[in-house]
Amino acid sequence: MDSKLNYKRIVIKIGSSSLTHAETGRLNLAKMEHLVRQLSDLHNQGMDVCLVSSGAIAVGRAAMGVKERPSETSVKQACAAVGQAKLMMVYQKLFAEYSQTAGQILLTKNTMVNPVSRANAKNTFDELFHLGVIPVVNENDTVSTYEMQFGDNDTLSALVASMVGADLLILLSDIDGLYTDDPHKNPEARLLKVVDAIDENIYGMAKESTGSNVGTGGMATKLAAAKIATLSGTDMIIANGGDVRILQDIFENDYVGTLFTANENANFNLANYIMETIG
Ligand SMILES: Nc1ncnc2c1ncn2[C@@H]1O[C@H](COP(=O)(O)OP(=O)(O)O)[C@@H](O)[C@H]1O
Ligand SMILES: N[C@@H](CCC(=O)OP(=O)(O)O)C(=O)O
Repeated sequence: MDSKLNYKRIVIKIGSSSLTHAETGRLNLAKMEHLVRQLSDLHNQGMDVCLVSSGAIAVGRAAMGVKERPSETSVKQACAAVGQAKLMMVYQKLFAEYSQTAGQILLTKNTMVNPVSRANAKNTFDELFHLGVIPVVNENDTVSTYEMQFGDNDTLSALVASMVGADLLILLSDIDGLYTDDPHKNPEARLLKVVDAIDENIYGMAKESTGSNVGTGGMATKLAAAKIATLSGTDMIIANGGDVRILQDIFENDYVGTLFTANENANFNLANYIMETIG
């Protein structure tokens, strides 16, 4: 691999808007096929690969003809129950085509908050990596109630990256990276290529607005993720998942996106963070 980057364990998060067709909300199978191929190739290069995939609610909505974005928890949960199974069915099929084994891990806030559950989840990840399996992670939306919900997979993917000691977290989004302002609202907004410190100025750039009918959190949750990742010693990149071949470009260090550099000196304690912020 002709790369300046030397990552051994990576977590990649893909959002609902990148996995589904905007017009119908149904799965973009060609995109998933490309994604799985890229991940399989990274795995074949010797990296531990973990995918955090959103899309359960969006795919369930499309399958059941729920046109409006649901606000009621029970409707979201029902959509997720249908959509998650469909998502995994497609992932299993595609990974099998590339001779890879995928496993499903569904996490809740409770899993992260409870030290015993968290240790169990970590052991499962470690064992899956050891066995050469690619974990496919999502929030367990069908049982996460409003009060105990991450709600966005950006934060979840950063907590997973921290828990498994990943060197790199990649958030594939519907946008190239962090701009100085929401580019859908401000045409003057500029893309930032590298962020070494996530300060008030940076937080002020990220708006919660999302660019799609299926995304959650906008840029604000991506910055929350960047904070967790970088304090955990994990680099984080936001890149556009419009063409997932960008993953290859990232490892060849030739991509457009925003890199948040790991803070190697930080003494981040995942357990404390969880108790203070989400517990
Ligand atoms: N400063 C910013 N830079 C880039 N995007 C921003 C910013 N502030 C808000 N956004 C919005 O965040 C959206 C990406 O978040 P989201 O819709 O949750 O995507 P995803 O489903 O890919 O996770 C962008 O489409 C954009 O409209
Ligand atoms: N867990 C939810 C996704 C939540 C979420 O973060 O969505 P997104 O903003 O599309 O990454 C689902 O699978 O539908």
